[in-house]
Amino acid sequence: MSSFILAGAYILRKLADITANIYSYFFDASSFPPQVPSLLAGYDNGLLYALNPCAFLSRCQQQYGPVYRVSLGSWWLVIVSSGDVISSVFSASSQLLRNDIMHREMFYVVAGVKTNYAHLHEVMIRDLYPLVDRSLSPRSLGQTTQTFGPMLLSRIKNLTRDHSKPISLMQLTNEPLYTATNLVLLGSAFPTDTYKDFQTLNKSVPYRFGRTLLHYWPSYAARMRLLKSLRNYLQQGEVNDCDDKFSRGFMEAFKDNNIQSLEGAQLVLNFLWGVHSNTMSNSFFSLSFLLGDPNGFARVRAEIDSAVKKFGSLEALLQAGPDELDDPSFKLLTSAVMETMRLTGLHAGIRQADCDFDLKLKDGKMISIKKGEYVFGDVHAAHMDGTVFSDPKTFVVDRFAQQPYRKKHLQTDGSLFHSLGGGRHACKGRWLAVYEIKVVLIILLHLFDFNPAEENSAGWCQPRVHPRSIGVVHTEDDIFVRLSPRQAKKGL
Ligand code: HEM
Repeated sequence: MSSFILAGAYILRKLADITANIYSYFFDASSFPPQVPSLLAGYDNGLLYALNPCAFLSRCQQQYGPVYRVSLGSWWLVIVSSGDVISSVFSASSQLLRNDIMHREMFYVVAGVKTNYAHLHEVMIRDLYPLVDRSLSPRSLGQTTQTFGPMLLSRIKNLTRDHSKPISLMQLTNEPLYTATNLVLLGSAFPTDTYKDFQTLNKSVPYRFGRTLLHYWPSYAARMRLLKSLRNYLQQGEVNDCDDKFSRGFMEAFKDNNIQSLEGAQLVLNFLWGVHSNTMSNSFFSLSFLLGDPNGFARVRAEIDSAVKKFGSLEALLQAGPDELDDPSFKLLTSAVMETMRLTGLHAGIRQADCDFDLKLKDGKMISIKKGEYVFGDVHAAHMDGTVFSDPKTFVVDRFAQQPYRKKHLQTDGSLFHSLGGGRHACKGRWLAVYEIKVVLIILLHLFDFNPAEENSAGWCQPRVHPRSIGVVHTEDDIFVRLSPRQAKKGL
């Protein structure tokens, strides 16, 4: 069966290459941006894109350069894949380029919203975004995440009690993170038994976006169970009983806007996906990349061990908030997290033009965008530009550790790094995401040695990238590891 699939994939890839070669004869190199040729009114390109978006974009970028126009059936897209142009898209006014097209798609694909979208969207932008912005800003993040570190430690300890069996790296880097984050953001009434359903739904999202889901039922059933748990959670959590500031804000927004329980659950599910999907993927890849780079792993661990020593114990370090972790003594660890984000960032800046206009670029060139066209930032291609990032395909643990450390600034500031968006719509959860992944790595690297689960394995294989990944790279494979506690006295 698997050889049949592999042969099928090989034939499709070859067909795509042949098609691309034929099309290059029809290519008009004089227009700017150049247009990807099509023989079937864009539906041929649409099919190739649907089969493997990452490969399609990468082939087009190699053939047509950093900015090109492509029709995917009835959709016209301007794809931008140079760092400068992506920055121009991020800073374009929302009167010219609307950023809500992805919101509608996410409401539908993730939470199954089919009616009343406009009202839910308005509540999300008007009431929930400012709350997220306020609570997760560098200034108040410490308040919001006060118990996160100890809670994460306790969840990791629960999961790793039995060292005789191999453990999934995905589960190890994701489940405790999912649970601890939900408890700190949404309070102790949050249903903690929802991880498996969340992952089932999360894995189906790329297929749902492409409307090519073969195994529809498991993720549909997982979504229904999630919505049921979230409805119960919302019904229990009366506004006045809720002592947690962040979840109280949610409850109040729902009450003020007369949001009924199913719609409230859909809003929370949509929010959970925004919080977890990219963060969990980056948490998994951060550790995978480190395991594949023994020297980088040893250097990051040495940095963590020396910080633990400085704080007196791991527990004391975990009591410290994001502000204390935003410190030069975690320079290498932070760089490892940002480098993972550089390598896993795929797309951002997906917008739709509300009118005809010229997008001004830094070099004085203009891209004329027509009303209704989509603009699409190919962040991956920009991050693979060897003139900006040397040896761009390699995980370089200290790539971002070289520049002078500035508190309350991302270590990537000043470089053409786009994984967390930019301009007026920069990621509102970026400080939380960076802090959380750092804490996951602090705990795991300080407590455990990692060995491949396969007895005779020569080393660590990097997980394959899922070809339909969207937003950030998703993995096609899990990695299984055997953990051994570094010191028995750490109580594991
Ligand atoms: C590694 C983890 C994360 C990555 C890579 C990531 C990436 C991004 C990117 C690229 C954007 C900009 C999209 C665009 O302009 O097209 C964005 C926006 C956003 N992110 Fe994140 N994100 C992460 C974690 C989080 C978390 C933990 C939250 C928590 C609530 C969050 C909330 C948001 C929100 C609300 C926006 C929309 C901002 C706006 O439109 O004004 N993100 N994120």
